[in-house]
Amino acid sequence: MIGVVGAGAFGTALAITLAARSEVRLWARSDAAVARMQTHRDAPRLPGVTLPETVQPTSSLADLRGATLLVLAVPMQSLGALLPLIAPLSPGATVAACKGIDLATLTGPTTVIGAHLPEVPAAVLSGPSFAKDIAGGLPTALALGCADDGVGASLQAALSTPTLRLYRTTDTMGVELGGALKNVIAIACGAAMGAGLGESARAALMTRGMAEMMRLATCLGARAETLMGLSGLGDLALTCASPASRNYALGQAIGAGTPRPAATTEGVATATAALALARKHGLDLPVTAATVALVAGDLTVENAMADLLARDLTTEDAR
Ligand SMILES: NC(=O)C1=CN([C@@H]2O[C@H](COP(=O)(O)OP(=O)(O)OC[C@H]3O[C@@H](n4cnc5c(N)ncnc54)[C@H](O)[C@@H]3O)[C@@H](O)[C@H]2O)C=CC1
Ligand SMILES: O=C(CO)COP(=O)(O)O
Repeated sequence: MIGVVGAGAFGTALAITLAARSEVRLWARSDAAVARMQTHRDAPRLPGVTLPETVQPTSSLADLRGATLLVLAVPMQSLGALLPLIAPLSPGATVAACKGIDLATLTGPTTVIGAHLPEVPAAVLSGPSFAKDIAGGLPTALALGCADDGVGASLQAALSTPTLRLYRTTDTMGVELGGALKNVIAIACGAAMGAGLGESARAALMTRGMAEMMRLATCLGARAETLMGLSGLGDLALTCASPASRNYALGQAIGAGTPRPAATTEGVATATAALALARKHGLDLPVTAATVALVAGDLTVENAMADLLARDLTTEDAR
């Protein structure tokens, strides 16, 4: 049995695709949400989607005891508080499906998990995938990062479905940072588009944003190849170009001066965390710094772009 913790858009989508080949229990903290899912077989965050009978919604974490693996699909900043409740379940392994950097520790999900469940292997799943696409059975490819390649191979086999293809790596840091940092750049790209700065500006932000992702991630020990893969370039391509991305949509609203959407936007906390890490390591991340200022309302998009354009001229590979 696979347990999925968190019945938001992504947890539910993963539960649906995994149910094609495994028994899946899907935990939500709200009794009312679970009762609704049990009765109507629908998904509150995925309109129009039907839960297969092989997905069992539950609001009791005890129902996840004995799971061969637990997929953790809550927002990154909620993960640390959730783990003391997960630890007694003694899962065979955990797979983090959240994208972000924990503000309290400035670390990614597998490090946060390791602090609470030191004996349990922790992997991370990340890459270009809108929940609605996975739930709808559309073809999707993701990266699975696991420090132990043997465990990674068995998780890869357990989590691959006819429509979800996983590529594995031992570079957990690269997978985590690719998925986390692309959200920051997606906010910046959305802001540029919302303010009418044009598609060329967006392409410049994506590329220079990717340079920042590489700079920070490789400084922290990630491999450049991982960032050039699904969790990095792949997710950047998806999220920076689609209004279906909540991070992009937030940026778009900031750029257009319209009300900010209320949805989960991991890039906001991650931008602050990334900037703190950059300062700690003496790195320059101008797009990330501009994004923090934009979100805080300290800069307009036009002023942020003017500042970026006025920086000292430099070489393309400057670090
Ligand atoms: N929605 C998507 O297309 C994708 C999302 N992700 C990632 O998945 C993670 C979750 O995102 P979504 O499912 O989209 O968000 P969501 O906002 O749809 O759902 C989050 C769920 O977590 C629950 N939750 C929040 N704090 C909790 C806590 N302390 N304890 C228990 N449950 C808690 C909420 O009640 C909600 O059901 C994020 O890190 C996101 O970046 C990754 C790939 C795609
Ligand atoms: O991570 C995602 C797609 O890979 C989803 O992006 P948003 O969280 O911006 O909606």
